[in-house]
Amino acid sequence: MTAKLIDGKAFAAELRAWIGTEVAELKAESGVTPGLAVVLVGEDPASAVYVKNKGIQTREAGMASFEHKLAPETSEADLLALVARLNADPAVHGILVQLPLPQQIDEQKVLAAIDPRKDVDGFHVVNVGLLATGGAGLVPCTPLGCIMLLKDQLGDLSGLKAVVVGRSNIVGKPMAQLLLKESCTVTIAHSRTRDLAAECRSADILVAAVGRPEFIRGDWIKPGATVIDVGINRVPADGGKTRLVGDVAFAEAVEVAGAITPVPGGVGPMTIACLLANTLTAARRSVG
Ligand SMILES: NC(=O)C1=CN([C@@H]2O[C@H](COP(=O)(O)OP(=O)(O)OC[C@H]3O[C@@H](n4cnc5c(N)ncnc54)[C@H](OP(=O)(O)O)[C@@H]3O)[C@@H](O)[C@H]2O)C=CC1
Ligand SMILES: Nc1nc(=O)c2c([nH]1)NC[C@@H]1CN(c3ccc(C(=O)N[C@@H](CCC(=O)O)C(=O)O)cc3)C=[N+]21
Repeated sequence: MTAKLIDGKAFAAELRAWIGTEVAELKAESGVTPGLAVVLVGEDPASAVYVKNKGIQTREAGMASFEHKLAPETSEADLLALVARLNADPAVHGILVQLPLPQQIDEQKVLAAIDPRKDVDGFHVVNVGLLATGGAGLVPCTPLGCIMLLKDQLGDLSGLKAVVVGRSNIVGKPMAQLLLKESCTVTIAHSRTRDLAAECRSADILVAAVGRPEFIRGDWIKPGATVIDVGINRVPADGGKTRLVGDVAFAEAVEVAGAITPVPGGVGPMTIACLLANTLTAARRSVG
């Protein structure tokens, strides 16, 4: 059997086009242009590419993009001062501080300083709490994009057995919350899980957010399962180049799964599209 490929790139392009029409409508009705501020501290080349892509797609959707690139040695106080200015700026509806931050800066302190109404990453404790208790906060972009792909693929998710490998605050935990909200039976696996392969084999929906290239093997996958590969890993390729691979051994998995997201072209583009969706939501709420 060969799995169906879940085309996140195409889905994300459609979603961005829809966001573009909604942005135009909001502008016409209220005169408000949604604005997204992205803050990058340091010079990680992968992050720089990601920030650049976000800027391009933000403008393509008709929104304003504000990019703040700070030196790697920026102090926590200076970053907090910038966040305070962005909180107070009425042209800014969404704020994203690219993670990870350099070690002199306390990540939790910075996330806590962002106005929860502008927290388009959904990482502020207020939004984490709203997600956990069923409120209408801002939902983390990567898990939100994964749920959209799953619902598009499977329709109603209720009663399905979902296994999330990874328990980070930015992917694994909010992913599990969203699957629970869809009435899946959810298991969160991590580095201390006993017999991870057996846990994975029980999953109708398998979400991999581990950060280890091709870690999840084909024979860990239940035949016909839907596999969502969140991993973005740069590995050496022929000719001294590099290439991106996911957390799932794709060539093996594609023979077993019912449907699977590729890397690149799967979850990654959905993350950016959902960031724009959250910025639109934040701008609409600011209008009332
Ligand atoms: N496509 C996208 O838009 C995005 C992609 N990513 C990618 O997703 C991946 C995960 O990111 P993130 O959640 O931030 O990563 P983290 O490093 O924060 O978390 C990784 C998780 O994987 C678990 N893990 C590590 N090794 C093992 C193992 N041997 N067996 C079982 N579990 C293990 C860890 O367990 P423990 O807690 O026990 O240590 C941890 O919970 C990365 O490749 C990242 O680049 C991230 C964000 C967005
Ligand atoms: N505050 C914060 N929020 C984040 O959402 C956040 C972050 N920090 N830090 C880093 C991770 C990583 N991440 C990605 C988003 C899109 C792609 C993406 O578009 N990937 C393309 C490929 C891009 C390429 O070719 O390099 C794809 O998978 O097709 C990848 C990775 C968001 N993150």
